[in-house]
Amino acid sequence: MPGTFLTDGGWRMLLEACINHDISISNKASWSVVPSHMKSVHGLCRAGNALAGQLLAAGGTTNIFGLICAEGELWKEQRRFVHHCLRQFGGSKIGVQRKKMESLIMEHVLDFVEHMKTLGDRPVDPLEVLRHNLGSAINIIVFGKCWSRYDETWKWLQSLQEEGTQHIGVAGPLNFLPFLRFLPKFNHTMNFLIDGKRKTHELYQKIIDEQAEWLKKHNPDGICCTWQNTLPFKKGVRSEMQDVLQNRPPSIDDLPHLPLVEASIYETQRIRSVVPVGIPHGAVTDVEVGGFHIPKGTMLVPLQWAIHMNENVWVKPEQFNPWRFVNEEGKVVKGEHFMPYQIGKRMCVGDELARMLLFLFGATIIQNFELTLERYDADLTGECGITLTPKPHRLIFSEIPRQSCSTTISKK
Ligand code: HEM
Repeated sequence: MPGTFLTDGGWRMLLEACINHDISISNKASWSVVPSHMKSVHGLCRAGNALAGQLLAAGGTTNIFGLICAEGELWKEQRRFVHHCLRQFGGSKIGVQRKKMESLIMEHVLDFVEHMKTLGDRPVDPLEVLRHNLGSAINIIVFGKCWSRYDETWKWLQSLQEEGTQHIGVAGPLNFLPFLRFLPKFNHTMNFLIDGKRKTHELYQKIIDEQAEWLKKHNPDGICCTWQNTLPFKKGVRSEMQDVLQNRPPSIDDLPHLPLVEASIYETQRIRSVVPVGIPHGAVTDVEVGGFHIPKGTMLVPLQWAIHMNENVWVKPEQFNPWRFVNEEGKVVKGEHFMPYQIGKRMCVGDELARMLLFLFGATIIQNFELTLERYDADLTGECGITLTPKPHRLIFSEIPRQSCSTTISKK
């Protein structure tokens, strides 16, 4: 039911903005904050909109729109709009709505925990379940509704996201070698992306229409919430949580008191960058960087993986070691070489929301479950598309009795 989660005016504002300011799903920022299942479209058109151009050339109908793809005034306007919406929803560092965002996220965290408990010690691929719960949180922010985990439409959106992020990786070379689009492999990819965009946009338009209709009837107050697969795993995290939380669920206000939890999240984001090749940028003027001349119009690919795994910066970068983010006084220090959300004025606008999600999902899972890899030789390298996705693997989520505080991840 569309209005169930509308509690603070935020969602209504977003929808009204879409309706009143001619912001359609195909061309505006509100829809590019979304979700993973749309990133397939967004990531595509950045960096001088090169690939968008390819898509058009290939007969696609993509617009150079969407916050992540926009440039100049269009980008400024969209960024302001999205920033404002996220603040309204509580996805910012400060503000009274932050608590509302927290409760909304916790609703999905607890649903995840309950679901996992029903599975007992059966090994499961956590991504499948997480995708539902994290995605639902985002869907509520963006659509004002979410689907049941068994809903066919939702399953379809998730599969598009999964395949789409892989395809974007495949489509990468098209940015540099446009003629590749004539090869069957790339042609198939392009068709998949263009078709996926068309179908999802039809669905989004239907949702907008439904919500607009619902709003007209009920005139309610608005909502909010997001995702990813990054979770902290390390001995000691649970004991820290036990000391601070004493078995109550975590709240975002606890984060400053849980340095090892925070450091574990950072370390997870470092060792497996969610966006390993970064989101491309383009030089708007001629520029010198590190002695290199970069002509105007050059596409710049900020290789996050290289930055986060640089041996000159990180001691034994292949080793998972959250302590590298904790200084001698026990305080968390990020340092300038850690940039999961990139930096500068185009840095991720959802960074704060992402932090809340990572902490609330991660901490609650670690607090409730002992995680065991089904196979000790599971491949943890990940699958690289526009984002890095874990390869299929299964974990056993064993419920831990309260009061207990043993180690977290172990190998059979
Ligand atoms: C762990 C989770 C996330 C990671 C690692 C991440 C990472 C990134 C990165 C690396 C960029 C590119 C920045 C640049 O081009 O310099 C980006 C942009 C963006 N992200 Fe995220 N993101 C995450 C979650 C989110 C969430 C939850 C939202 C939605 C609220 C979001 C919305 C956006 C948008 C709209 C942009 C484009 C900003 C612009 O071009 O002005 N991201 N993100």
